Amino acid sequence: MTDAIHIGPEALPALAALLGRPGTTRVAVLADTNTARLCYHALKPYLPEEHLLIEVPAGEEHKTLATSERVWGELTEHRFDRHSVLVCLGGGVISDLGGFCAALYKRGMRCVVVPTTLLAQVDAAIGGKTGVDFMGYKNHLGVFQLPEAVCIDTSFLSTLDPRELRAGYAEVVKHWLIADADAFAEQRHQGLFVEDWTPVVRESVLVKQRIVEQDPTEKGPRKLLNFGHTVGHALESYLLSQAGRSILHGEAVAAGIICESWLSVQKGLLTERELNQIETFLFSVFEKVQFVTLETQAIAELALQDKKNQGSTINCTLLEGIGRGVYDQPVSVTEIADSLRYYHRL
Ligand SMILES: NC(=O)c1ccc[n+]([C@@H]2O[C@H](COP(=O)([O-])OP(=O)(O)OC[C@H]3O[C@@H](n4cnc5c(N)ncnc54)[C@H](O)[C@@H]3O)[C@@H](O)[C@H]2O)c1
Ligand SMILES: O=C(O)C(=O)C[C@@H](O)[C@H](O)[C@H](O)COP(=O)(O)O
Ligand SMILES: [Zn+2]
Repeated sequence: MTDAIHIGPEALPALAALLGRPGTTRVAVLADTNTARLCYHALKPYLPEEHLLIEVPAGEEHKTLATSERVWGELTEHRFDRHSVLVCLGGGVISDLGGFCAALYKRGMRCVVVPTTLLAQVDAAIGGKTGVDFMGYKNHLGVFQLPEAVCIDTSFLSTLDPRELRAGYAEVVKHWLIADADAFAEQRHQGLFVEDWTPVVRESVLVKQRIVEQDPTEKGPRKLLNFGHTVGHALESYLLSQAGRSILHGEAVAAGIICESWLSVQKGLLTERELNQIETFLFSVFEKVQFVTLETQAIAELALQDKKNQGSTINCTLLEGIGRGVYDQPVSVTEIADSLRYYHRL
């Protein structure tokens, strides 16, 4: 299991203590161009004076094997050994990519995550799913490998673009919908007008941790955390493959949540009233993801590569009420396409 998840002002001092432990040979910081510019200076006082900064281009299109090779190349050239630590400073792209690189480098070097987006603080840094995109499919290559520690300081969020903050909020909402009906009822009204993100992050991390502890490698209940992603990943993969179209992971998940809530109603698991509540709330925060109905079949077919599938059965996570997710619910490509058509008409 993860050595520790530190949340709040004590998180970076905890990182310094970990890096200062005897036995640590060298330290590298993996950042993207934005976090190198905007976050690295706040991390520097907690790092040993001698460390290597590895900077990679920002964005989902760089969460690839090619970028991983660059990271492995730098570690190798600077003679990093297994006792050295890779500190991943960034959003989910950096924690996924960095965790993957650390897990494979010399069959495993040490890794610590310092997440700097809301999405990474509540979700991507937690639970040890690491990986890269491949042949247009999301996280197609990867390993489960928990980092040694996760150090979460919400003051990093002060420089985050509002669109990115909103995208991260989709995973917070996902946690409410699968496991915390009270939070959905009580907290959704404040939307993104949150003065202090620390308690929100703390609660969201707790939801994810409880599920991951039961099922670290997604044989069963961890599939709950994939709610919104069967359709969400298909939409994200499709739009990322189209020149000039842009979508963030969280935006795709928000759309996926609506589609999969609609599927839950079709299967008799969720009421129309609950679907309405979810939709009204999500559209008060997120803009509609744009695609044309002619594209629905091609998008839906991408779900045939979803990692929860068994053979040709697409296993979706649905809701059997707000706050109660249910996994391994078979859905067809046609049903997914219908859910996208429903979303498109809204
Ligand atoms: N492993 C998991 O469990 C898990 C969970 C959810 C999402 N993910 C993955 O996470 C990725 C999305 O993560 P994300 O939304 O954090 O995207 P991201 O890592 O691309 O970060 C979003 C943008 O914000 C910039 N940025 C990061 N921190 C900043 C800061 N403090 N100030 C200013 N700019 C900053 C980044 O450079 C980037 O341009 C996707 O690849 C998704 O598949 C993984
Ligand atoms: O941690 C999990 O488990 C999740 O499913 C969290 C998701 O929010 C995240 O996007 C994850 O990377 C999706 O994994 P995948 O197995 O569908 O690629
Ligand atoms: Zn996600």
